[in-house]
Amino acid sequence: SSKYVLSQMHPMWQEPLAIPGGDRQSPIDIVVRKSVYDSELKPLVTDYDPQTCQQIWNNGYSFLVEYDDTTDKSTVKGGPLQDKYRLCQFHFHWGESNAWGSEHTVDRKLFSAELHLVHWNSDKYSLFEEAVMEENGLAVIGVFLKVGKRHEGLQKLVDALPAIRHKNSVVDFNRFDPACLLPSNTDDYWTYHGSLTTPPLTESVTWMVMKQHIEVSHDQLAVFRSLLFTSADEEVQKGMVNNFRVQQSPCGRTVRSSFS
Ligand SMILES: NS(=O)(=O)c1ccc(NC(=O)NCCCCO)cc1
Ligand SMILES: [Zn+2]
Repeated sequence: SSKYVLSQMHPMWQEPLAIPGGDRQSPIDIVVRKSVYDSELKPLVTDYDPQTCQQIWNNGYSFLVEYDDTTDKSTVKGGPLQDKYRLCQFHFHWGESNAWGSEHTVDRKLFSAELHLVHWNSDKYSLFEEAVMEENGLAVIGVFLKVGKRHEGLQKLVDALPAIRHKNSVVDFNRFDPACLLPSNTDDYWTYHGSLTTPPLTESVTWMVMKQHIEVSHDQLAVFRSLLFTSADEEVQKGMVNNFRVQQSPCGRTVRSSFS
């Protein structure tokens, strides 16, 4: 693979010098006064079945909660989307301190962490692997996390993390309703066309970043930081922190808002 250079803000992985034709990369800073209100944008419609929750695992970048995406049981539609998209996983990005950790920013404001709910277009494709290569293949809901009061719904997930401290560890994880992680208001969001923020960085994502953040406690976020990037057999263990990508150029893209 091409030589990578270590990027600033010491996130854990190295950035490729350039993605061939990469003019819609993520994450970006959302400049509120440059966003354009679009009255055609509908409310997001999520319909998640907690029974489709299968496992939680440490993939060496983040921890993923994976859902059975062989049927349309957990989906998102509406918003900027023309089709129905199936939930396949959700994960987070966070910092080593509460002062930073999110991938997107709002007028340069950093949040302590960011939740990504990853969906693929099941009206047009039959597998994630197919959809990930297509312009309208993926839809990711981004939710900012702020340190404050304890998030009751998150605790079940936090309690499972010690069992997946190392890279490639996985445990069963059932009946988790990802809707509990959404803010009360999902009608207000920003949307733009971007990419995955980790390799393969493919430009197939319709991003929907929620305006309203959720709150988690300092102690809950501290458990995220107890995870490791490294597998059990590696002699040097590295704490899983700063697993966010540096911000990318907007390249003239317009961010639309669903609210005025
Ligand atoms: N951070 S992000 O942009 O939301 C993101 C989402 C998915 C992925 N890749 C992914 O889910 N690959 C796993 C494919 C397994 C299909 O079941 C990478 C980055
Ligand atoms: Zn992500």
